[in-house]
Amino acid sequence: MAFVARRVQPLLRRRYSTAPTPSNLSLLREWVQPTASVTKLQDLRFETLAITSSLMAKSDGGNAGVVDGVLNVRLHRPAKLNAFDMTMWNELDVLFQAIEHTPEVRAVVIRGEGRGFSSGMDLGVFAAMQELLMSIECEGRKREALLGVIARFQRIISAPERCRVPVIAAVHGSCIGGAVDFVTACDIRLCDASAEFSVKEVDLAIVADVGTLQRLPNLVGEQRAKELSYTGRSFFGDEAAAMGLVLKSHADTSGLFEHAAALAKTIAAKSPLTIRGVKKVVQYQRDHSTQDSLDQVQLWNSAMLYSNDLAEAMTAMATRKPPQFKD
Ligand SMILES: CC/C=C\C=C\CC(=O)SCCNC(=O)CCNC(=O)[C@H](O)C(C)(C)COP(=O)(O)OP(=O)(O)OC[C@H]1O[C@@H](n2cnc3c(N)ncnc32)[C@H](O)[C@@H]1OP(=O)(O)O
Repeated sequence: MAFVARRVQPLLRRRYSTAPTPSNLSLLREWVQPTASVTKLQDLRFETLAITSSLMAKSDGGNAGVVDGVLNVRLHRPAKLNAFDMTMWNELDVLFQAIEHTPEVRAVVIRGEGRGFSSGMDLGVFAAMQELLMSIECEGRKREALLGVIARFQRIISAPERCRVPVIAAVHGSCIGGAVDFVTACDIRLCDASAEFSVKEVDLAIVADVGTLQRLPNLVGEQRAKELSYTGRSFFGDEAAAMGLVLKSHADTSGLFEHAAALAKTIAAKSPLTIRGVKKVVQYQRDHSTQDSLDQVQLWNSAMLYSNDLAEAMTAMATRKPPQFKD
């Protein structure tokens, strides 16, 4: 880096006037250290999501109020069993974008408010979608519009998987259709015995199209995923744990939420750079050969191994004090 700055940049500058303009610098800085132009998590107000964290309490704009780095999100439409209406889709989209720009967040726990996690797609959205499509006269454009809508739903459902920090789903009560798509995109799923899962799309004569059919086979095996997706049958927490859909099924809801909170807190205390690396490498190995994944981790560690976090971790071990990692 220093070599390029010292030797190459003056040459380039002479030939192409490549001096860093204030505008290029400040816009690029926004990408690396976002400030004003990005809406921060703390400033967002949601209708269908409730967010709690030590982050939200802070008033000084700094890190002083951040105690444990855990963001707690509740899907919050309890009167409709947290069905995903368009407001919730949009808010989930905004939420995950904001998390990317809030370095204090190191782990996310997501759960449902009220009787369950979520009853999936708000059935009213299908009706709205149909009405909207009917208003488009050209068949080609109508289908192109639907394709765009499905792609956007997919992108939002995949947000936990893309998220730079681990996302833990804590499932109680109903977890139906689109909610199964969503939790399968999370890093870790926990539930309680009341959790009732169903790959419900088949009963609406829909091929599930936002992630379940892509992720469930990896979690529970192809045969089991097909059985669940062909029948749409309900299955409960203990069976979900036995098949590997969830890490653990708790006897009661309070045990579930305590486990999720403790797990998130443990993760949030680790080196954030290392956790990001682990997430990327594990996801990469799922979609690539062992050798490709070994090659990828060579690159990751040759770039990231000698970080300040390594020194902090070694010092903590030597001094027997808990490490304090920067975001
Ligand atoms: C491109 C596509 C992207 C995503 C696609 C996703 C596909 C899916 O998600 S398919 C699955 C869709 N969901 C369902 O089919 C579930 C429908 N709901 C039910 O079957 C039941 O509500 C229940 C989950 C079994 C719970 O039953 P119960 O305990 O008896 O509660 P209810 O009285 O039925 O519900 C309370 C209240 O919530 C409303 N509601 C529940 N689910 C939905 C929903 N999915 N959409 C809209 N509204 C829902 C229900 O109507 C009740 O409302 P009231 O105003 O009290 O009548």
